[in-house]
Amino acid sequence: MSTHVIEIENLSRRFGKKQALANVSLSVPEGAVFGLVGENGAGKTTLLKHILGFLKPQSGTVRVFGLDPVADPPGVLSRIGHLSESRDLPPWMTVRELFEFTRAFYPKWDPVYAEELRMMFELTMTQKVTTLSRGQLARAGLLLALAHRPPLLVLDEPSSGLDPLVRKDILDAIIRTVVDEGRTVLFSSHLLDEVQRVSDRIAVLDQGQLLLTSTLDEVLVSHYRLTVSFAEPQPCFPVLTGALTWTGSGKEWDVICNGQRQELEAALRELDAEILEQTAPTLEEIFVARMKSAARSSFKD
Ligand SMILES: Nc1ncnc2c1ncn2[C@@H]1O[C@H](COP(=O)(O)OP(=O)(O)OP(=O)(O)O)[C@@H](O)[C@H]1O
Repeated sequence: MSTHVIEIENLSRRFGKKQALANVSLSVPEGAVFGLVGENGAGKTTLLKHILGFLKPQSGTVRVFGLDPVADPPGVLSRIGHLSESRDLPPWMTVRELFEFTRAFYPKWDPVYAEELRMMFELTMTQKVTTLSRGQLARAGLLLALAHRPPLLVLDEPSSGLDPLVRKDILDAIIRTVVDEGRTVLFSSHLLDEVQRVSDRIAVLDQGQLLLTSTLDEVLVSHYRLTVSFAEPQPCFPVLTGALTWTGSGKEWDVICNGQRQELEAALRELDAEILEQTAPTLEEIFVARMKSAARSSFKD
């Protein structure tokens, strides 16, 4: 039986009139690389803040290592390496002081590993935080999150605003840590190609609602793209169960679909349409299709 490091049940959160999270339930199994995706304002940071105990659930429950993060901050935070979205590191410190300062909070700080990471991330001990570039700040923040070898890493947009080379460093560090030591990573990201590259599980948030949570393989296998040709030109694509989004005109259309394969094929045959090709969409294409389909449904409601 797999152990879940994080278990969230029916978590809801409002900020004034804004429903930031609505009845979100998800669990993160031990050893997973879990990618949390969603558009700006979808609720990703709000969800991560509940996991860290920075926000108290207005309704629902959050358990991390079986503990309530609000009731037991030391029990939870000592086992988490956290990279915040704002990378809020004390600007007056040097990198060395930052190491010493952070180390004081974590008895399990590994100085050899910290030095290894410092070399890999090309950080200079004497440099002041205030002079670090955005990329260097992200590397320093990640180093601090990793160096006490926490069983759980929570990273908010670890590669946001970084150049591709730095991004690769960060992702490599994530993968290496997880693969080497079987630890768990939960990270939020806008970069779907990266999420597809490193995650084995994903959750998609849309305006505070959980649109889907599953293994990456299940998501990829359950979605497919059909290129179809109708006998006669179509003024618009017909409404078909399982068809999420479509592009095209006249006789030829490209459709991103979810499940319902046999029904969809039968419906297309009924409409005198031939399936020319079936291909696999990327996670980004699936994400866009799910978002558009969700927006269409909520518009209808
Ligand atoms: N402290 C707060 N006070 C008021 N509204 C808030 C607060 N924190 C978040 N919100 C609102 O809640 C919603 C979700 O915000 P959140 O930061 O969780 O989204 P996000 O998915 O992390 O977005 P981004 O990708 O832009 O970082 C947004 O509409 C945001 O404006």
